[in-house]
Amino acid sequence: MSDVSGNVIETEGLTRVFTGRPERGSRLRRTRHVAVDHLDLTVVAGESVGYIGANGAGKSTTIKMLVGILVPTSGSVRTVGLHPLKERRALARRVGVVFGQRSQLWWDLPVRESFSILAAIHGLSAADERARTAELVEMLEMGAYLGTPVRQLSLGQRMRAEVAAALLHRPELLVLDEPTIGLDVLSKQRLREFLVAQRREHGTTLLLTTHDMGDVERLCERVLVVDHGRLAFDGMLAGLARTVGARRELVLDLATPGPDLTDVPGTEHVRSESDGLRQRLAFDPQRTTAARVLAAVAERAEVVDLSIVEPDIEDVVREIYRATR
Ligand SMILES: Nc1ncnc2c1ncn2[C@@H]1O[C@H](COP(=O)(O)OP(=O)(O)OP(=O)(O)O)[C@@H](O)[C@H]1O
Repeated sequence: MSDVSGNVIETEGLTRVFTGRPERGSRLRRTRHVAVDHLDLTVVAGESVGYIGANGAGKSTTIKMLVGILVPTSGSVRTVGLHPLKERRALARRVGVVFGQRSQLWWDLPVRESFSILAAIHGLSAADERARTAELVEMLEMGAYLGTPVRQLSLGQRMRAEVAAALLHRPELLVLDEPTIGLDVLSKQRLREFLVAQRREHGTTLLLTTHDMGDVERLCERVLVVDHGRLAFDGMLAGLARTVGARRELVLDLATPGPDLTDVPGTEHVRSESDGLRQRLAFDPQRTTAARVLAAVAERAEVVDLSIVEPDIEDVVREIYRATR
């Protein structure tokens, strides 16, 4: 398990500065960029934490320091009670990492063989490897492409294989950097459901960076918002929604053009298109539900189609920045 304090992640004053060399012969000084700035962070066992922020806010840099890929400039970091750089091998046995943009699989080998190599690296017994692989293959529905070389997989298939590879050795902490980037709606949903089940069944601690509010809402109980390398918000998901009023939009296609639906309880009419044939109503999921809104709309007009638009994570982050700067 984690260290004696029960903390899976613990950082104090964690800082990373990038310095750039000026061009040869240039009279410019070295550039200096503080990517992570005195970050104090604690994550306890079993938590699921979303780490969000604008592009360049310092998310990946933090993650890389947590898993020993990048050396901090100053401050301290302990991951599952270990020093990520000095105890990198021990860390690898207890932590799983998925970088959405990078692969830990062997491109020319079938998925099955990548799993076997990783199982050998982690020292799994043959029986354990079989059992664990079978469990992950079933849960992630990978049976149809276990014999396919990784390079031939679709992005959604590959991401499932990446997550399975990271979980083969039953790590207590799973770190995911943009796990659903580029995935279609169904693949995202499958992956999220799997991660929720993984947590429920194995108590795995999750830390993930994402630009997708759906990931945060479905996977994370706690949210950290980082701004220029500093924490701008640390609280529960519900608190985040309260702080920024994360609203959802119900997009309704009506059977006939009609007046703006401005009197539906618990909603605000955002706008109408095509003479009222399509109408957008915003609602606060903490106060009402899409089903209730739909029922109220059905008393006023005939609905032929609908969709729900999630709040945009960039808006949420902007609101947090505005509130805290
Ligand atoms: N190797 C590097 N050398 C120089 N600067 C870097 C390096 N890696 C990151 N940076 C800079 O540090 C800052 C933080 O980058 P980081 O990748 O951690 O951001 P991020 O929050 O993960 O962003 P994104 O959402 O775009 O992935 C950025 O300004 C980036 O340009």
